[in-house]
Amino acid sequence: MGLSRRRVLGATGAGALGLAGAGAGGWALGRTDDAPATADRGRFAFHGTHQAGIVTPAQDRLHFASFDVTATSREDLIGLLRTWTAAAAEMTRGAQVGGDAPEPYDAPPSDTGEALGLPPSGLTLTFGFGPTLFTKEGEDRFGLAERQPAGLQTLPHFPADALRPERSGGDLCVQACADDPQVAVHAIRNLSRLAFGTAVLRWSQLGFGRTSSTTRSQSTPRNLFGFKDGTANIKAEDTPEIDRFVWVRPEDDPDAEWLAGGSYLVARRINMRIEQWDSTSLSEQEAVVGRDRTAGAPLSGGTEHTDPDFSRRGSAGPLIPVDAHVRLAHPAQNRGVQLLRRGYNFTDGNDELGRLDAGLFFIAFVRDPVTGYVPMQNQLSKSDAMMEYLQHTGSALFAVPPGVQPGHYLGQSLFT
Ligand SMILES: C=CC1=C(C)c2cc3[nH]c(cc4nc(cc5[nH]c(cc1n2)c(C)c5CCC(=O)O)C(CCC(=O)O)=C4C)c(C)c3C=C
Ligand SMILES: [Fe+2]
Repeated sequence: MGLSRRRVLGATGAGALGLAGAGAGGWALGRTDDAPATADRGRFAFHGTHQAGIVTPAQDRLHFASFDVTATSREDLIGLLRTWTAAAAEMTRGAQVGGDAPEPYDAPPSDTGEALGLPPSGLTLTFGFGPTLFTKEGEDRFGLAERQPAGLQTLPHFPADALRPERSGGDLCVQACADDPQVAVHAIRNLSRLAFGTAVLRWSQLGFGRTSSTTRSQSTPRNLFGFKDGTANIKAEDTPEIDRFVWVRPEDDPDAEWLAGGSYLVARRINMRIEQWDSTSLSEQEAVVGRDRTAGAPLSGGTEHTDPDFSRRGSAGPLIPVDAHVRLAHPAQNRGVQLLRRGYNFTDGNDELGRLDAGLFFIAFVRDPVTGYVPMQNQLSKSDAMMEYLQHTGSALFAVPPGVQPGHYLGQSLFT
């Protein structure tokens, strides 16, 4: 008899339903009936109107993966998406890949096993399609060129970009978030294994601490500069803003109605010059950010959630400097635009001089990257005081299809 992950935990079989089916809005964090009410036993619905991992509460750990499709036929690509759909539904409910049926002893197991005995840990798997899935070097690879969304292009070069091709781009992406790193890594490993012969891992990124809150019930975390990050993020409760700035609408692009209910995922690997930052005075650090380090309050006064007042001046000029990060990223400086940030801290060892290879893996979900991300990034890359301490080393853009309905496969609307 095979062992499901929940059975190993002592589940009561069919009664262990959790809240996986809850929420027409596509998500619910619930405990399984067999598990104590601790956050790490949370479980998110895989099926829904929107994919999980966007407005669901940001988990603590990330394994992000970008894939190149090596297959040349549309059928093989659809086959992979079907296989990934089934595996993702299993893993997000805490089951093994391939289910519980007994397996032959003389063949490799369907599931790699390292998550056996672990709860779902709030795992969400969010899938996206890169521009090169549609056209690559002028070639319509899978008969999808006509349905490529206008906004889905390789992001332009921004001032000071130091992008590494081996950390950029990709045909497909999977954002795996969980409260246990082993669960997130297990998911990417198994999806990668299932893609064997159809798609190959191009690059991947681990993240160890969220740098944003996506619901009001979450506390504001800190980034590696030591500042609260995510204070002014759009939150799941801000339904009008989510509808206006995150979800693609059917009328947005006549060639890409299939993307309605989905979004765009911007990924930027941003190295932070930690040692340089650590030798900078606190007053300079706060001037760069535009907020106070301890409470996260704007330098114009108040508490963390007080709106910044950019017009307030002190004896030396504006209290929030003209080149402060929060001033240049604020909607007031960006034609009212907002984005949903969902990034993670990362550390990938160090260089030969002992400097940390660390930073922030920036992820944002936007309704339209052309108006909702590119102008803001241009402005920050050109004028943000924080740029002295940053280097962008990876970049990618993906169209994130809407949520999957039971019996359907990921991105099905693109192929039908
Ligand atoms: C293009 C968008 C953005 C990039 C890239 C970016 C990188 C980046 N940000 C921080 C630290 C902080 N950012 C904060 C606020 C903030 N940042 C962006 C956008 C980008 N940041 C926005 C839209 C906002 C909100 C602005 C507002 O409406 O007030 C803050 C303040 C706290 C908060 O509101 O989250 C910090 C701190 C780092 C370290 C970084 C790259 C490494
Ligand atoms: Fe920021």
